[in-house]
Amino acid sequence: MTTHHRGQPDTSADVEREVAREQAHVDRVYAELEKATLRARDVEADGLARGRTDRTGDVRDEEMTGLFERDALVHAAARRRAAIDTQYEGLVFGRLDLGEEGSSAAEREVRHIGRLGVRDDDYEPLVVDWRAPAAAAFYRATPVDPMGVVRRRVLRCRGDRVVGVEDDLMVPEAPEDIVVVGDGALMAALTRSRGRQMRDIVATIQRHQDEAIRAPARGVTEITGGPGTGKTVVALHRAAYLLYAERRRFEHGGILVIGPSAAYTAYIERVLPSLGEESVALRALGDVVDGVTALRLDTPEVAEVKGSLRVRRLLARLVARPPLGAPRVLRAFVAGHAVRLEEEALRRVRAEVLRGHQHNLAADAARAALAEAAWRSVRQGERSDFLDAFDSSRDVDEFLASWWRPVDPRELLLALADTDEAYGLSRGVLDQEEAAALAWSYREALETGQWSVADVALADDLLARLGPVPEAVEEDAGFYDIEELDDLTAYGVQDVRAGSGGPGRPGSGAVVTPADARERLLAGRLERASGYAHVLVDEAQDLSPMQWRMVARRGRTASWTVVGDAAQSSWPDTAEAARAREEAFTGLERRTFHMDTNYRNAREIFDHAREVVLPLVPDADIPEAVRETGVRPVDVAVDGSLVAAAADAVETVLEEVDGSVAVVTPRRWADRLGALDGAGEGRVQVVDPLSTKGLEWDATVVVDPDAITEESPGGVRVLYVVLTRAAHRMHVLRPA
Ligand SMILES: Nc1ncnc2c1ncn2[C@@H]1O[C@H](COP(=O)(O)OP(=O)(O)OP(=O)(O)O)[C@@H](O)[C@H]1O
Repeated sequence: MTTHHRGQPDTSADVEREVAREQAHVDRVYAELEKATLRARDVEADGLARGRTDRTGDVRDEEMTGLFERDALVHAAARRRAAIDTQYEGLVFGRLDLGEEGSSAAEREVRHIGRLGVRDDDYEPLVVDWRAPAAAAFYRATPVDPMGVVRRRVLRCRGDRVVGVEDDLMVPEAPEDIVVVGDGALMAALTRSRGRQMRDIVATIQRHQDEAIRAPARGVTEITGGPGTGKTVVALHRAAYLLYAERRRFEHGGILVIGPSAAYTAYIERVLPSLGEESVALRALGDVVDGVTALRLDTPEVAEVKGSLRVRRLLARLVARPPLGAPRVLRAFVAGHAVRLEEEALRRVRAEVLRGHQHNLAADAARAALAEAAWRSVRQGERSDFLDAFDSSRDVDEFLASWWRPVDPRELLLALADTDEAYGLSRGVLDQEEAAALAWSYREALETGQWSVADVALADDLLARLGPVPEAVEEDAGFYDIEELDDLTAYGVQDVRAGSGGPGRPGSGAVVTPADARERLLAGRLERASGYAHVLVDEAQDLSPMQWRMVARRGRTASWTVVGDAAQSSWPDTAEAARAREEAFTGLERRTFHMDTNYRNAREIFDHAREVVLPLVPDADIPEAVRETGVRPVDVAVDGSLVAAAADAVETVLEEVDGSVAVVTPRRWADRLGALDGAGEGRVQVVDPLSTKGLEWDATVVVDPDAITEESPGGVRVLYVVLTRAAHRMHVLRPA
């Protein structure tokens, strides 16, 4: 929204009068909604009865339809209004004065814009939904192309009270009767302090952002741009827009929003409700598959193995093996014959069945194939007699119950905790060091009872290969009996009981017994992917190839919004990730929107971040920061205690900003800085570098940037993310 003020200079009396005028209109809107809520209740009560009267001719059909439409509209509005908490910036936030240049007040049309549409008794709009075509000029008009707008006004509200107005004039001269007040809504919005959660930007969406928001629903819409350019917030408004434009399709089919971490989903979770939309599923990458929730991060080396497509060969081998504890030989007495199938014969039967079936759906096929193999080994008497007897043999039932028992993907992953097993299965796929690290990571899972984020995509891949896990497995999954314990021990995981650890040992604070841990890892039922009508992927540059495949399973028939910035990548953005991504989008039309204005960081802060990243990532997508504070970030080498210096810096910024503060620290300082978490009456958070993705604070204190680069999978790109999180103040502390 280009600010353009050229009216009479405003006085406080002007402002007061204009605020009072807008208040009068806002009061009318709330009164109408109040009526609407009551009427909606009535409609619900006697809706059915009234539906019948139109058949008896009491009311004309079209009148009736009109009434129903209106009631439905009003009902929806009342419901949505209930969803909009008063802490959001008010239901009505904008106004357009439309008319020809030089038109009189009587000739001009006034149109109010809000979070939802409301009409009065005569069906006249009191507020137009921001997503309706009639509201587009609010976001698109500029002095160069005013689209019939004389003045655009943003109303600042607190609950149902109007507390200020900000105007932009779209014509060179204000007509006599038009007052222009305020300093521009955008700057006001950008300057104020940030809370713990992202806010909607519905009152100040910029023209180029609006174009991305209202882009067609079909195909793939990519939103690219550097840090703080509003990619996330734009994508979320786009989700709300799609629900408005094609509610039936998207509410029914569902919209899935995927972000990098649980911290991210917590950060953005209020944006859509503030726009009256509750029906969107927000998932972190560790939470995409129902039945596994992961917060833990693997070491970069392990994450690389688990994220790359080569791991699929290993998964295929896992699926092809007999389930743990399955008998190696079939011995049965069938129709008077002693049947014996050796390991190799059984292996061939298994391979043959798996060629055409998913394991968990193939119990019958396995029985049939086994019967054939058994018959071939005997070939005496009547074939059909033999097959009948085979089918009702207890020996065979018993054998199959174990040899082809339903398998839970999570069990298969845990089998990799055994180093020899991991070596064997990864031969020709991983080197020994990688296989050992992989095995170690599953011992860590068995120790902590927590999956890693990268495991979720592997479990999903296995689920797609194995087929749905039957209910019975779920019931059993909670138990961990002596036999299984022994089994696990035999698998070389004795050290789990001894509690031996490895590097890092995240989450090692909690003491978890092996039985508890395993129970936790297998709790709940793993659910197969259900498809969505639209999938929105944020921080898309970070998805590994295996994660792309997982996400693609949820978007087979979906349209997509994909948001990202390669320079902020923490996944080595290899050609492989790009290929996996392209596969998800095969055959879909594409459009790209590039965002180049940074709305988050004060220019001084962003300049600092740019100087760090450009020498190392020369092709970084560098936006233009629009706001200046006149205060350069502090970047100092600390001679004494880094911890004391961090505490001082926190104290300073708590004075300087009203809102949120983050202390971003590499692992090596995390324990010592933990005490700062919750300081400033809860305004201060201590966070690790990767968890800052997609988030922002009023001020940040960045501790030991070189260590952040060193420990992060994406190196300096992760530091770049960290250095672009502060809106107003930043301190960078380096050990001397
Ligand atoms: N039109 C706007 N009006 C007001 N605030 C805006 C506008 N556009 C963006 N912002 C604000 O700018 C900040 C950055 O937005 P957002 O987090 O969506 O950026 P991003 O491009 O996703 O950033 P990153 O890639 O660094 O995570 C947010 O506080 C957002 O509310």
